[in-house]
Amino acid sequence: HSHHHREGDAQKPMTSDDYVCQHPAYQSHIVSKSPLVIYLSNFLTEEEQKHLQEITENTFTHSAVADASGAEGLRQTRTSQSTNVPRDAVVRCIEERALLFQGFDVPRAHLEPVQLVRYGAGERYHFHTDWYTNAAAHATAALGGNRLSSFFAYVAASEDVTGGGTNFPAVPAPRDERWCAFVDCDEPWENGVTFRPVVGNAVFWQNLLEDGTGDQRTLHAGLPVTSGSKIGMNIWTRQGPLSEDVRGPDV
Ligand SMILES: O=C(O)CCC(=O)C(=O)O
Ligand SMILES: [Fe+2]
Repeated sequence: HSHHHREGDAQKPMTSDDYVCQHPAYQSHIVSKSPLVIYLSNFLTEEEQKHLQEITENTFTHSAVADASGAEGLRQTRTSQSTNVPRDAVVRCIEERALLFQGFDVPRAHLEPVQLVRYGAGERYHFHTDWYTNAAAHATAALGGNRLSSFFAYVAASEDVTGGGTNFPAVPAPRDERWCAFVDCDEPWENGVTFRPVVGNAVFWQNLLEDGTGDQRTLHAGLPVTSGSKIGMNIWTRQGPLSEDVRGPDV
């Protein structure tokens, strides 16, 4: 008679013992082949969006960025708040999805802990690359090398959100009107492509060239949120494995 219990499944907590990792049927659309930029729609389920917010509630602090000297500090370039997401079965499922998207050859240990970023009105992240320009400080072998790829997923946005797109000035905006569901089609052509914060969707891109050096064309910014708020998620893949003290216990 136990199968009768399953009828109310929609309400059960995401981390209950019988949680099963099920990947949504997300869609992928190539935005650019060089640099490689791929748009993913429905990459995060509604349950995952909600769960990520619940497990990080009250843990956000002002985002740090690395400066040219290698020091971590608070900078006017990044006014958002961020937090590392504790790894549980749901987070691990999302990590697995991010790994599988990249083929079968990227080991789990190459992933950094997943990070959420929250922006209130007026907050932004100025132009930057996710790959470290000061590789000697941040991209040593012990730190897994540099950041090979990035996923930036939109986890939440308030109903009144305006602004807050992710802009890549060196990536030409795709032309077909169907892109306007995801891309800011009012952005002037010379500004490159701006992805609007469409909840559940994600942008994937490759940060490094084949020789392992950083690709300048991956420069991007989190444009100012002009009203409302937005929460995004970073999943960064390193060139090599990270030590357990960086990655945390591999649950
Ligand atoms: O907020 C965004 O749209 C982009 C954020 C970003 O680039 C980052 O956190 O590295
Ligand atoms: Fe970034």
